[in-house]
Amino acid sequence: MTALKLDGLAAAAAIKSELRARVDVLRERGIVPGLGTLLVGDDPASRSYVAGKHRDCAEVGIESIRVDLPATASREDVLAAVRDLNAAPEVTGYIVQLPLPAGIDENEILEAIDPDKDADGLHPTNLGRLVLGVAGELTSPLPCTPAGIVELLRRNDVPLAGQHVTVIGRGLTVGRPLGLLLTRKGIDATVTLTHSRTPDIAAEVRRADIVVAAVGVPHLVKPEWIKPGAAVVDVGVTRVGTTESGKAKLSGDVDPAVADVAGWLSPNPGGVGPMTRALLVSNVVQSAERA
Ligand SMILES: Nc1nc(=O)c2c([nH]1)NC[C@@H]1CN(c3ccc(C(=O)N[C@@H](CCC(=O)O)C(=O)O)cc3)C=[N+]21
Repeated sequence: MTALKLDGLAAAAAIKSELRARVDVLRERGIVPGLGTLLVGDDPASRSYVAGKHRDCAEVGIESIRVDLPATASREDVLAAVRDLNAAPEVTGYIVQLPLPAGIDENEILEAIDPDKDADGLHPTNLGRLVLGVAGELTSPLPCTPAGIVELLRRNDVPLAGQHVTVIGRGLTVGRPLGLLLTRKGIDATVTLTHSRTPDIAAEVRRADIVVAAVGVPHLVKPEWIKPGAAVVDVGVTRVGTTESGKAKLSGDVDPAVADVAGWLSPNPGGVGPMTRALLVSNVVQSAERA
């Protein structure tokens, strides 16, 4: 078998063109959405992700406002930048790029974000709304990577209701909120959330109709682990060296040989990354529509 490709670039392009039409409507009413990014330090991967987010904004016709602080910034400096973004009228939504430099408490910073401007859906109020909103329409922003994964599966007609999903990784940005999202009424998947202390991850993956790997362990997920025909979503990225031309060599969490067994597989890059960015823009447009 050769897995069908869960093409994140194509799905993200479709979402962005839908968003562009909604932004045009807002602009006619004099509303211009603006995405702010706060980046602390000069990690090259973080820089490149933030640059991608600003490109997406330009494509969709929304403004973007970039705030960069040096790696030496203190907790007070970061909190002051967050307060400025909360107050800036041209910033209708923003993100604080994670991870923050060692020694800065990420949870404290996330809590300082105005929940109405939280484009990542990671403020405790919005995570709490995700927990509370088991049924019915959610109007709060959803965490971008989990929402992007669900959208990628939906747009490729991968069934979710009644399906067994095994998620590898319990992190704040992917695994933990993804479990909450997939078990909501209307999506109706059954979720096994595994992590570094799970005794036999392979066994949990073997019974899954859908596997989501978000741990950052290169090629962790092996073809022998996969139920034939299952959908496999590769989220993690790890820098595994540099090419001769000095570019970063990246590896996903999924062994490429999984393509011989799986029914669907998301490429990495070109899978979840572009979807994360598209859903971020979607959160910004949605919050401008609400305001
Ligand atoms: N507050 C916060 N929100 C985030 O959403 C957030 C974060 N912090 N910290 C880091 C992770 C990682 N992340 C990625 C987004 C896009 C790509 C992406 O677009 N990747 C491209 C390739 C990379 C490129 O073109 O530079 C792809 O997969 O095809 C990757 C990773 C968002 N994150």
